[in-house]
Amino acid sequence: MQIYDLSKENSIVNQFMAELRDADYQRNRLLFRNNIMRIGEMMAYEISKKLDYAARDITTPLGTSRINLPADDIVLATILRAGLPFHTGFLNVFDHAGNAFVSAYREYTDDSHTEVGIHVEYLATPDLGGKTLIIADPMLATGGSMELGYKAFLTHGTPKRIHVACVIAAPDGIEHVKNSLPADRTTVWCSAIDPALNEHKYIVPGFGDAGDLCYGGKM
Ligand SMILES: O=P(O)(O)OC[C@H]1O[C@H](OP(=O)(O)OP(=O)(O)O)[C@H](O)[C@@H]1O
Ligand SMILES: O=c1cc[nH]c(=O)[nH]1
Ligand SMILES: [Mg+2]
Repeated sequence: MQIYDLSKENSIVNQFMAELRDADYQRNRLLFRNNIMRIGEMMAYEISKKLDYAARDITTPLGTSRINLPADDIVLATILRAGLPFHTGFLNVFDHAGNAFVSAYREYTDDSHTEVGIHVEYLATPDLGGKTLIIADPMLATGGSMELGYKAFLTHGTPKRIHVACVIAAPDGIEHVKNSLPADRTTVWCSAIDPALNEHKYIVPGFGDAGDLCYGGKM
């Protein structure tokens, strides 16, 4: 399984990441969502370099121009709720893509808040058979949401390639994806790999709860 970490190379993404992580900046939800969206746009651009291309003749008012255009049939999938602004960033770039949504939320299953269960409830997707599936979710912590989201999408066809796109990944999450998605057809993209999860299964240093930072707390 290939893994691309955008932080390996200096780019403007570093500034978006610094603002996302900064507890003061985080008070501005509009900025938080916007930075997630902008990372989605940058990551989509990087993924676009790995697609298949086919030449097409485009008629201009003055002649013909041959251009290599993406040949992949892309479906942009996301996991509600924190995935929404990230998905928007991808859709700003891959505006011809199909779209798929699944809901998954983590809930503690014990009083000490150290074990999480994941609930999948809503699924809306086009046929995924033979498609290039990009699953955008900002946090890859335990990897449980990604696995269950992927398995829900699989009920609607087997994609040709899978790109797992996240903002921050933890080593546990990457390992989980390696073991639960087809490693020969899956690529993981992230803007940082943070060292660990804390006892509540949050990524450390991470930036906190992505869904709450985008949309506020939930009961
Ligand atoms: O790798 P995991 O351990 O499964 O954690 C990652 C999940 O956590 C967040 O969602 P969350 O469950 O907080 O739901 P939300 O988007 O509604 O906040 C995030 O968007 C991922 O879906
Ligand atoms: O650190 C984490 C882990 C899972 N989900 C989040 O939103 N943040
Ligand atoms: Mg959350």
